Amino acid sequence: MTADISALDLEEAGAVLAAESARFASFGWMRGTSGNLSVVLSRDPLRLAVTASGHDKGELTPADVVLVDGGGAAVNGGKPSAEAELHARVAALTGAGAVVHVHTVASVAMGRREPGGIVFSDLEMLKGVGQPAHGVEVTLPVIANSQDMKVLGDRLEAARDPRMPAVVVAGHGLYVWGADPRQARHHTEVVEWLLELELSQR
Ligand SMILES: CSC[C@@H](O)[C@@H](O)C(=O)COP(=O)(O)O
Ligand SMILES: [Zn+2]
Repeated sequence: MTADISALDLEEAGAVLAAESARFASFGWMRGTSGNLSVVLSRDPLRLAVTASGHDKGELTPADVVLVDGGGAAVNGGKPSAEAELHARVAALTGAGAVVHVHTVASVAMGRREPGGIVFSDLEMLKGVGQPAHGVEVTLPVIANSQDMKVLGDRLEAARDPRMPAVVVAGHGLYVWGADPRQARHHTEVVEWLLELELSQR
């Protein structure tokens, strides 16, 4: 997977997202039918490939993907993730080329314990989200959940910290982004590691 994500067609994007989903599902981060993934296919106009709604994310095929516009609406039919609008919002807001949403226990547990945001410092793993290991405090924002993706997007926009490519949605899960699916995966694994560490210490 290269950073030149715009070179992907929808089926190739579906194959990438199915593989990424299977990996996250194997970690127990997409239980039931939870979670969703996206990759940006074009910027102008904004078009994303988003996982189809309601599927077991550990069993996706390359066809289980839907093309959506900048508002998260299906362009050529299909039922995109219920959270497609938020993926499009994150991509537009941050310039990310891929967005990951997982339902991890650690993100929900830590969101409950630190509703004002989770602060990390003095950890080598911070380098995995582009921050120095020492001398800075990096906050992972926590936003209140909503079933309205416009509301959720507004909260994410207001709370996000450019130094942290992720937010916790309270009582729900974790949103993480990166330049491409591979970087978004690395960011997801790093942020989840940070959350599990904090949880293990409290
Ligand atoms: C247990 S699934 C919960 C859903 O409401 C949602 O939060 C989710 O992550 C999956 O929705 P989906 O529409 O399949 O992408
Ligand atoms: Zn969700």
